[in-house]
Amino acid sequence: MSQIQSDPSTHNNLRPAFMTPQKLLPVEKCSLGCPILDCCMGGGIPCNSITEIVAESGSGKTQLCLQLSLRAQLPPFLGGLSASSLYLYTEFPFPTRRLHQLSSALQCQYPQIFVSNYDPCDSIFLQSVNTADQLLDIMPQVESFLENSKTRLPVRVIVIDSMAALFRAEFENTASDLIRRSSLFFKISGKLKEFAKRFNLVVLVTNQVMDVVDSGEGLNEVRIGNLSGMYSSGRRVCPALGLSWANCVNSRLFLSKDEYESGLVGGGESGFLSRETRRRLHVVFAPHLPDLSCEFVIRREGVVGVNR
Ligand SMILES: Nc1ncnc2c1ncn2[C@@H]1O[C@H](COP(=O)(O)OP(=O)(O)OP(=O)(O)O)[C@@H](O)[C@H]1O
Repeated sequence: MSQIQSDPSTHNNLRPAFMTPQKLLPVEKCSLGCPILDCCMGGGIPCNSITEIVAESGSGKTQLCLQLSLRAQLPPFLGGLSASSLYLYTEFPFPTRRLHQLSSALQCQYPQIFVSNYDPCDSIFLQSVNTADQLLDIMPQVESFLENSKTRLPVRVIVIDSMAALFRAEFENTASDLIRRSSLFFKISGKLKEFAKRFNLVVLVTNQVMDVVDSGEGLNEVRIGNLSGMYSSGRRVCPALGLSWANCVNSRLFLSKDEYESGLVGGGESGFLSRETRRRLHVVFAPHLPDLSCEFVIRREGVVGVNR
């Protein structure tokens, strides 16, 4: 058992005796390439833990995952990890065209890094996954890939897009299925955490949302994190993978989107209202982050934060 040495005059003496200076080193982070987004996330997506992006469909989860996988290849002085990525996708087809668009934009931004015959897409290793059991079954392969792969850059990013899709159809709402589901959550996240720690990886997973239905007795669901409620497209939502899964991730980010009437296009009686989508990234919980949020837009070149 660890002992707390209590000397009220110094905070350093309040740490457990087993803690070594190495454990206090700052956690490496992978930048998303935008100062506003990075600032909201304390410098980027952290290594050595599992980060989850939760949002409804069309919010930008996949776009952020692709962006991170590409930018991880940049050297640390440009915010990357000099690393390649393993991208496990569960929704089909894989968005190849969008990956190429983002890759071209990155090559244009850093021609000195991506010299003419080098395609950043070659450092993203794709694997399709159809079921949660299959995801667990391929963990030994993933481990040996992390250990032994002769890739140009070491693999230091694992993306699972989307974790929720693996659990959507296969499980009923029965007690036995709920137990099997939770057991898979803990086995999968246990392996991912082990890899994240051993290989100092960024692990990024996506989760969907579902609508919160008010039973008429008020909304008394368990509240996780620092959001009093999650709203997207004017609806109250909650993460599709429930409380057991929430305990499996270290950090949770929520992307919301809402449509606004942004003005009248045309004029007079023939004018019509134009609509604009406003998107926000919120930190729901993270051991290293305060309650922050920022607005963002999705462009051909990627996701970027905006100050309004
Ligand atoms: N090249 C682009 N330029 C502008 N916007 C884009 C571009 N590519 C995608 N988008 C926007 O991103 C949204 C889709 O984002 P994305 O697929 O990342 O969302 P998602 O949250 O992963 O959705 P799903 O859960 O359905 O996979 C689209 O609705 C579109 O508005």
